[in-house]
Amino acid sequence: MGRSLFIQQIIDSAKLKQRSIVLPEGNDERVREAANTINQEGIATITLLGSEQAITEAFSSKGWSLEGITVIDPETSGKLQEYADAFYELRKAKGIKPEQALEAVKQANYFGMMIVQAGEADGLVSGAVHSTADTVRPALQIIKAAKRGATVSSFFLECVNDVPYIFSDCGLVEDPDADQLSQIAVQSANSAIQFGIPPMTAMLSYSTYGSASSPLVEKVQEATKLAKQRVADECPGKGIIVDGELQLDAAIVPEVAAKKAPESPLGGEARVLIFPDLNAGNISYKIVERMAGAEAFGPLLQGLNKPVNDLSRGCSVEDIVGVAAITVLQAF
Ligand SMILES: CC(C)(COP(=O)(O)OP(=O)(O)OC[C@H]1O[C@@H](n2cnc3c(N)ncnc32)[C@H](O)[C@@H]1OP(=O)(O)O)[C@@H](O)C(=O)NCCC(=O)NCCS
Ligand SMILES: CC(=O)OP(=O)(O)O
Repeated sequence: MGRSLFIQQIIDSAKLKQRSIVLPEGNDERVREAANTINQEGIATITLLGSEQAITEAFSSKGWSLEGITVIDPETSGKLQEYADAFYELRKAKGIKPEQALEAVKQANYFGMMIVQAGEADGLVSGAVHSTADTVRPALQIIKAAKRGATVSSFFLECVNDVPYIFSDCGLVEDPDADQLSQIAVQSANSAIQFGIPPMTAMLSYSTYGSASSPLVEKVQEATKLAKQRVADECPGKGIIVDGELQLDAAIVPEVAAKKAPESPLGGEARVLIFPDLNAGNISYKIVERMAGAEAFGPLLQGLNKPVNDLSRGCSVEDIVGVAAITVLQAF
């Protein structure tokens, strides 16, 4: 499948921005191929972590050039002790010992986060091999939430027939309460704006405007109220519209919206879809990707100090290239 116009535009913008990205999973074949594509197309400057010998041999066997790519093996890097000391400082209040800090930064994701934290690269993309928890945990510990006490969440950029949507949260916050769900909605609406997607935000449920009632529905109703208040308090004037609770058809099909929710300001044109929990979000993004053939980029983290993004272990080379370009655009 070729690239959609949407992701090609992101890639073209990334090329103009000239940022550096760490790919910690250089021992994976897809990541190496993505690194080569990113390097050859000039999308970002790449630091690839892994065994120098294995990476050099793999590139040479494919006839690819490593010129422009920095390869670092965390285990033998001269930076190891410096990063261990810095990680120890970050986590000592949590009871970590210096020797545990050293063991931690030998792991590719921790080492890569330390590169970004030190300002030696602009962002990081991992998760082709690591689980989401093993990618996100070091990000939370090292890069940290931009606002103390705020919830970091994730979104997917899902491109369906060349129309981009935001799906959230499909990767991180398992069972958000109403307040967390309202934070996810507002973060996602702002992420939509960043990528030129209309911030028409639907708080999804199995109920539309009280057509069903249960604690599950009440949570989404409460989150909708809180999200509207957050928009008014935190980001007025940005054109963010939040509405709910809505079923998916009432959120994205104007004819159904006209029947089920005729007063909805979204009018069936939602482009930011907020799922009530991680079961719903993760299953939905994969259904649209795998059954409708959509491009799905993410999980993209929102609310961190610096851009770190995750991948599905089922990702393709083009998914990694796309997420790297998105990471470049999120960088300062
Ligand atoms: C991301 C995840 C690993 C965090 O789990 P956790 O058990 O809270 O991790 P930790 O306790 O080690 O948290 C690390 C730190 O981040 C903080 N933290 C955890 N989740 C956070 C969030 N959503 N926002 C902000 N901070 C968060 C913790 O409070 C902790 O802070 P501290 O140690 O500095 O006090 C967990 O939410 C998770 O597993 N989510 C589901 C991932 C998944 O399987 N997705 C499906 C496939 S995409
Ligand atoms: C996002 C996601 O579901 O990740 P994975 O497929 O790696 O579990």
